[in-house]
Amino acid sequence: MELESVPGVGAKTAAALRELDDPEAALRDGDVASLARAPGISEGRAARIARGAIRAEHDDPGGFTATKRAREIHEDALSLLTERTVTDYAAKRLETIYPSGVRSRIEEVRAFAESAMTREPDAAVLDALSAVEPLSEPGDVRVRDRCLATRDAERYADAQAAIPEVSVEVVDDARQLAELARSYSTVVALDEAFAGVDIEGDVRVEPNALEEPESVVPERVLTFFARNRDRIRAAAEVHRVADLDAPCDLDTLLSALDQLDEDGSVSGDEELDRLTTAVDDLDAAVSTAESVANDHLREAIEEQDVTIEGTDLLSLVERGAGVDSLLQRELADEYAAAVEKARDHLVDALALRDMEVTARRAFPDEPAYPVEHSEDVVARLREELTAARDQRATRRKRELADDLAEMREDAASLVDAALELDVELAIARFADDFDCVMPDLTESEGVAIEGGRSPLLDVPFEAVEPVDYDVEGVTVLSGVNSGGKTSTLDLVALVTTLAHMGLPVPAEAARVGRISELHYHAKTQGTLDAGAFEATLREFGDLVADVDHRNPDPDDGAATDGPAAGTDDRPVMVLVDELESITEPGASAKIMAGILEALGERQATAIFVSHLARDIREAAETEISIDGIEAKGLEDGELRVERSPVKGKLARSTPELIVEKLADDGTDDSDGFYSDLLGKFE
Ligand SMILES: Nc1ncnc2c1ncn2[C@@H]1O[C@H](COP(=O)(O)OP(=O)(O)OP(=O)(O)O)[C@@H](O)[C@H]1O
Repeated sequence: MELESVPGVGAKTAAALRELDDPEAALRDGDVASLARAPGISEGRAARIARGAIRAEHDDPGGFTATKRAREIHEDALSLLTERTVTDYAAKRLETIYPSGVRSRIEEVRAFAESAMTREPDAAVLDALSAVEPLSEPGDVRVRDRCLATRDAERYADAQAAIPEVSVEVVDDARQLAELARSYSTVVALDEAFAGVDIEGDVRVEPNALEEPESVVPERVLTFFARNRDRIRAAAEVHRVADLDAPCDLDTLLSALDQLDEDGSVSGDEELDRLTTAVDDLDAAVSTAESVANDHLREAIEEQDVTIEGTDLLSLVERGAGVDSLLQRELADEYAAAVEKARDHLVDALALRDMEVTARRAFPDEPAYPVEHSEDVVARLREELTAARDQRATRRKRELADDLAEMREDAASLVDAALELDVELAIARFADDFDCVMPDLTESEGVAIEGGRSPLLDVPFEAVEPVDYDVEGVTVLSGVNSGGKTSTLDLVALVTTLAHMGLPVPAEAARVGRISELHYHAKTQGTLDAGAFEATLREFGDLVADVDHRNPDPDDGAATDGPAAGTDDRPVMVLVDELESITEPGASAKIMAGILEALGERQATAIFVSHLARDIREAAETEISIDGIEAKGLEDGELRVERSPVKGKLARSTPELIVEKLADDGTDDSDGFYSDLLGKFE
């Protein structure tokens, strides 16, 4: 798939998407998680791009939700699903599911939804999902204890591009290489020519290093895993509690993760811990060792009775000798014992097994009081320890990175599968919560709903009364005030929208004829002024003309065999709520009759809710079917309503019911006024 051919993908976005391993596959699969890994692409944008790609793949012209109210119904349907996701990712992923008029797209989602509906939403799985997020790529990593070295200017540029995490240095000869080895714990020489050169320090000759950058910078893998450690662990937990097949051995993955610290360093390695502590505690240990020696020596001096013969004293004084030589002569043994104690302390405190020789030299043999360490030796010791620590860390990092690198793709699949499960569980929960079934999606027109219960009603779902309703062609829906006419339109719109999203619908059974566009016009608030009235009329004019244009007259030679190219290709459903409020009652009945006739001729499916059903029928030149939501009667001033519309029945209006009640009351002492009034309704 050509990236730029996807609607909404320009050159800049295409360049960002090319950074992904396989952008074409991510687009083909509507894989929002992968798309959102491209630099600068948010999940919301990734969802829009995925939708564009899906439309391109299915040759879907879009435009299913043709009016504001139709779009609101789609948004409401989507909210019912996204409210049931645990992760933000799943909510965004669900946004790629949109109502479409193209069967191949609808079938694709239906297959997914059907399998999703077999999932068991389990509290432990939902809980585990709460810590799962899409994997994120760590930002730039900078490694300062290693460098690359080469004699070749071209290789220098290649190395900078391939491994930007470390410095690259140009060296002319082994001497310069040796200088580098003094500044860095590890030097990786890229030229074969250096093989066999004997240099002190950790200098490796690795001519293939640029092909395996992760062997030079294992941090690349480690920071990725460290950054995503908790997400991967959570995804593993989801697999465990949901009993999903994992793409790799979870125990191996988890134990490798256990060796990784949050900052990407290796944890749990005793030798590395020893060396790290030794570097950190060196100064403190040296100073304690000094105190140990001095304490010992002070005590020894205090206890010492020094007897010096006069001639000895004289000779010392004549030679100008100081206390040191006295100390050397008289306390040599004590000094040796004190220094030995200091050395032992230093070696033991820092567990300096392999560097014992250097460590012991930190305290000189020559007697002095107070005992003092040698700065030079301690500095050398620090250098040795630091180098040993860094080398050990790098080695352990390499080993761990080697293990983890092999599991990188599996870890990504693990997280993707957990996130995808969240999408499926949202669909399963939606279907469960609203007793949904998969509708039949047919190529014949109309819609038939059995036991439909709209979750969009303002009453708790348990209190929603089931509605049966089927419509073919154009119909006026009449009924008492607050009988549920608007709610029925909402139900038809919702079932139709969900069916075209490929999702289950809240009904016991449903058959939905495939359409390309849903035009749903909500009730207008109050009478429209002339301008707004004209604009509304134009909308219907366009709709009718549009439908007309799609269904050329068979006599004009445009159509040949079979159905006309237009209507069957792009069938529409039109739902309109109380269009009468756009203007005065007499005029609006005529207008509605005209629109219905035109839509009927053009084989649209249409339901017009109106209190003017009788007038519309009278104004229409063709037979227009009328259905009615009937009141079973008034009970304590409240209407008892049969929510399912009765086919072919003009429902009595609320005023008619009230007049009838007054006429039937037996208290008609108004000279037959109520009975006469009732007669006007016949
Ligand atoms: N199937 C149903 N189950 C339970 N309650 C319902 C159902 N349908 C409608 N209702 C209740 O009736 C109220 C009125 O419904 P609705 O607005 O659809 O009636 P209407 O016939 O369009 O009214 P109006 O003629 O005043 O426009 C709803 O707000 C809801 O509380």
